[in-house]
Amino acid sequence: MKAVVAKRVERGDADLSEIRDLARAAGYEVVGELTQTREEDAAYAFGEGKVEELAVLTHEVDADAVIVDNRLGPYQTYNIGGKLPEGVEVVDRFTLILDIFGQRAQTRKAQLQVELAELRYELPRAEAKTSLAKRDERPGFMGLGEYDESRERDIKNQIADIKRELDAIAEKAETRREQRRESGFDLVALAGYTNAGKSTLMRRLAAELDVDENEDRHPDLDTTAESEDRLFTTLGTTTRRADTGRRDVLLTDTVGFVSDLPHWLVESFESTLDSVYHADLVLLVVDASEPIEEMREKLVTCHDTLYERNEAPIVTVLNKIDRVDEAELAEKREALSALAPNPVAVSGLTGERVDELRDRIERELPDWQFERLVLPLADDTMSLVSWVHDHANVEAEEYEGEQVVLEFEARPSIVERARAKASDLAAVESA
Ligand SMILES: Nc1nc2c(ncn2[C@@H]2O[C@H](COP(=O)(O)OP(=O)(O)OP(=O)(O)O)[C@@H](O)[C@H]2O)c(=O)[nH]1
Ligand SMILES: [Mg+2]
Repeated sequence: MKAVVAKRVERGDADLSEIRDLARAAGYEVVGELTQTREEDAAYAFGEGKVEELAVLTHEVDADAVIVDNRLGPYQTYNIGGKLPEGVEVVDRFTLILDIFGQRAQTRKAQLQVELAELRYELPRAEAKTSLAKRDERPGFMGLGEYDESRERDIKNQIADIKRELDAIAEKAETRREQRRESGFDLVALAGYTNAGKSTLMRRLAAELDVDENEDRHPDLDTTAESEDRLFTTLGTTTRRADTGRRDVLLTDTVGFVSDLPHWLVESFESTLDSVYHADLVLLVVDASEPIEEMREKLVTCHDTLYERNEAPIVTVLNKIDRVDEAELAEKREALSALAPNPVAVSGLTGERVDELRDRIERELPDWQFERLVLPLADDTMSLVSWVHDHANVEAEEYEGEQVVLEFEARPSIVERARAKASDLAAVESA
């Protein structure tokens, strides 16, 4: 599939680099490009003359599609399509991203999310089609087939069904998070712009061990976190164990953020991002090898996506420092200090300074509570001792006559449960 990419900006020069990458990620070969700096035209988005130019170019390079890096209304899409050679498709930024997501979606959850996003995209277009058809001006609008009012109703019903199924999946995930926390794990999520290096860093931080005990029960856990120099390599979530020293951490890799995504598309992927919003700590990964302005824009997108829903503290990770020298890194740190206060700089690829990141993760995780329990030696004492070993960090275990003294640190809920279990022991003992 060959494509021409086009973009309109209100001022300055249009930068096509990201839309080119997105087009490639969707499987297109980019064979031509065109930009325009002007106000939005209501009918064509671009100026009408520019669209005619686009038609000539499309014909010359024999493209199958025109990919527009702007938000296009249904009528603008239709009007542009009307000027292009027969059969050339008009794809806007959102349709393109949906297309990539659709190609990558492997799990039930990912497929549902893509479907939901597609339906939400289609709904206003079905409405537009209806009103066009009612005016009887343009039958067969956008080649979507015959006008049919029931389509709108169908879409709304399907949206409701999918939401219900996704809610059920999200609820299961929430239960799973709670179980993991109860097992003494801290939940750390990797978030960041697409291609920032999240999956690479995940593999660097993770212990060999996959969290595959859940694989059958939770098919949304992929077994590998692939890395590739391609946008949206990761779509679902992957969770792995990581050892930072004292704490047992479960790391979750997530779908990358991208700018100019409509609200509803992000929402469709909300339950994927739940692992970020409900983590104990978020590592916000930024590609530090990019120019400052690009880093800034991507950081803003990330914060916008996280804003409101995120509950966890955020540590910014400046990644790919193997490609940046010290002076440049210092300059970037300084320039971005408002958006990325006190960042950690690492290379996920080479492993450089990843130890510092591990230390930082430990420091930023919610504090554990210290507890000293004196347990009578009863039948169930040893199973309690091993439970504490599984859920906490045991600092001392001493046997004094008929008693065991346990000193440990754990998250407050674990300490509470250990106390309850200990008092059950004592009650049995004195009975
Ligand atoms: N030089 C260098 N390259 C890196 C580093 N970390 C990741 N990369 C490269 O950056 C590209 C993207 O890495 P990924 O780990 O797939 O990035 P991601 O954030 O998971 O990307 P998506 O899942 O597509 O959103 C790959 O080509 C990696 O090899 C790094 O520390 N240094
Ligand atoms: Mg990835």
